[in-house]
Amino acid sequence: MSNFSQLRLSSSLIKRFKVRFAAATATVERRRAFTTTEGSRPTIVHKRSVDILHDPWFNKGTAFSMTERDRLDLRGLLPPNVMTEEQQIQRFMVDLKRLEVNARDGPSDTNSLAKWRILNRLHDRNEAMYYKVLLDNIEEYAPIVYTPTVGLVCQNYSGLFRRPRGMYFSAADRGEMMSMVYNWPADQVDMIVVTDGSRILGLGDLGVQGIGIAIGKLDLYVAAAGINPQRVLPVMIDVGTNNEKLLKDPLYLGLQEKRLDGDEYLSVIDEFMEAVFTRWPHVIVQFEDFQSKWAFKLLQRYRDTYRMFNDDVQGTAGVAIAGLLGAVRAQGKPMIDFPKQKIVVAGAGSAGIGVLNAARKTMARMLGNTDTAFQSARSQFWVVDANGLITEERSNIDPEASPFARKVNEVGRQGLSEGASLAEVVKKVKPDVLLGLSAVGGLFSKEVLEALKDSTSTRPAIFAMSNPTKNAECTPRQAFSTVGDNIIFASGSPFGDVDLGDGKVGHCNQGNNMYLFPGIGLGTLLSGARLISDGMLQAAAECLAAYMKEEEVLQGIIYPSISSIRDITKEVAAAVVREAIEEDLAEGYRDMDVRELRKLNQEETLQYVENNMWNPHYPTLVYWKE
Ligand SMILES: NC(=O)c1ccc[n+]([C@@H]2O[C@H](COP(=O)([O-])OP(=O)(O)OC[C@H]3O[C@@H](n4cnc5c(N)ncnc54)[C@H](O)[C@@H]3O)[C@@H](O)[C@H]2O)c1
Ligand SMILES: O=C(O)C[C@H](O)C(=O)O
Ligand SMILES: [Mg+2]
Repeated sequence: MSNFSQLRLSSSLIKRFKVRFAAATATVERRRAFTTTEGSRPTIVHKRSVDILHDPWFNKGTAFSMTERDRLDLRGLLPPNVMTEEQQIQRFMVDLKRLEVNARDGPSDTNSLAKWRILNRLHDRNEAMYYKVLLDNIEEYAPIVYTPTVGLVCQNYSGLFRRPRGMYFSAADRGEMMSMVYNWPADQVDMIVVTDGSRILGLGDLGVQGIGIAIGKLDLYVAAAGINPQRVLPVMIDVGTNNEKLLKDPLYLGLQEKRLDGDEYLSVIDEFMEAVFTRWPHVIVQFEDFQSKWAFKLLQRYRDTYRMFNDDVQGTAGVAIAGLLGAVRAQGKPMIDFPKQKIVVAGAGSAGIGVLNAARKTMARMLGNTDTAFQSARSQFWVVDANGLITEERSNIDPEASPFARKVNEVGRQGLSEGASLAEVVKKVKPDVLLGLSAVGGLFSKEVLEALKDSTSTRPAIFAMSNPTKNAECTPRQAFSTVGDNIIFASGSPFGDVDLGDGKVGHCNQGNNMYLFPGIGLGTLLSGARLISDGMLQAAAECLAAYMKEEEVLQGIIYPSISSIRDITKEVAAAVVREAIEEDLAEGYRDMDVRELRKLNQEETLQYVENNMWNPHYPTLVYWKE
């Protein structure tokens, strides 16, 4: 053997030795990463923040102690409850076993959760591919990443939690939020969806597990509005929970204390808003699934200062208005007939009241926008909540609902009184529209639907808008089979169309705020509007209403198919941009300053919106060391 080959041999031996040595060290480090407890010899890491969480050797997930979270810039990147190794494994095992049980028993949701897991794993390892799959199959997978499966995901989030996504601000972080926001790796954030988990869909208080809804909504922002996924941020504000089951659950990931209330609560939300708008002054914040008690107050508190809106109050209202106008057209009447519609609303929470206010304003505008018109529009609504028909006799009436309380003598003439049941109200009023935002599954019972057969409308409309599926006030099958083939039907969660026989189809529309919030956010972003005005929201709703063609509406199709959600969102965003310019709220976006924006005609605005929508594809990568 020549000296030269000896040299080669020895260098390859050294290399092999080095590899083995590195592997052995890594094994030791990995073991340490799992077993080191505070106080024993630490492992030196050369990573921080999300890079640690994404490294399977060093990641401890929810078991990072508070001091480690601070040392490693992890604060805010994990749910607040620190878990022991045993709890972590227990949580994982409970989840694993549940899947086995589900698979054996075969309940209807088995496949949807399994699909969610598979998609979620793809989301964690390849964003572009994930969104391509979602966009190319939106009809099939929107119900998995969004409503209704997202509700099930939130309910089971303790078990499903794997890699953290988004930020968590907790009551324990007061005074720290301004610095914590810098733990988020992206320098630019366009959209935040924030929840406090207090009213997740119709499922009530799910505490920290509500993060799932923020993630699901942002998935639609990427898929429908083409917001760049690197610039979205789901946020959970954990101020505790009043859910007794979660308070006692040893595997719960959130703060196990009662919800903060009053000024203490407000101070947490204030601090969060200040922190995110300090780091990202141009961000847009969508409030999602806050209990009604706070939804309105927070909206009033922030809407004149920050670029924010409440999806449940304002997004839902716009979608409902578009559907209500569609229902008028479906009767073969012009939209201007809307102020004549008699509308019974079941549910006077954030969503119900949002819809009532918007519908009343729309009627008033159609009647000449005078004070008298606004006052008279009020008499088109009958509102029923958990305590029955709301009249002026109601004690402790919620201030948001009080403008819709009926006068006692007025309803007396109809044979109704304070607290009358929904069935009685429908029997006596014979409404054109029955709209549910009550979160009570099956509320539109056989008796209620039978009563609607006497509606004075030629084509009564039923909006069973509560989510998820089991909370729908009725199914389309129940509605068509009881009230008749000629009705208009919409539900918040997706249902299939109903076969009415003889080749006829009972169309099931999906009346969900997903048709508006992505366009509201995108339009606000691209106009650079300082605020989100009522006019911008109205423009979005009108655009959605106008999207449907006459022949579709006459067939009972009042909302578009989700497969065209990108196109709808583009139109809605363009309408929002134009309105923001009109109202002098636009400040421009990137190279497009206000003067340039003003020059765009309708077609060019649409083109501008389209050009700014992110599409999932792989860019070519090059390495550059700064
Ligand atoms: N389709 C959509 O786009 C959409 C949008 C927002 C909210 N929602 C759904 O609307 C529902 C309500 O949301 P929210 O934020 O208004 O909730 P909320 O808890 O604030 O309000 C629920 C309302 O329903 C009333 N209610 C309860 N039981 C009733 C009964 N038996 N009869 C009549 N009314 C009853 C309550 O008194 C309350 O006024 C949820 O299921 C949510 O998922 C749907
Ligand atoms: O999330 C949805 O599907 C709609 C709405 O925001 C809701 O709270 O139900
Ligand atoms: Mg919501």
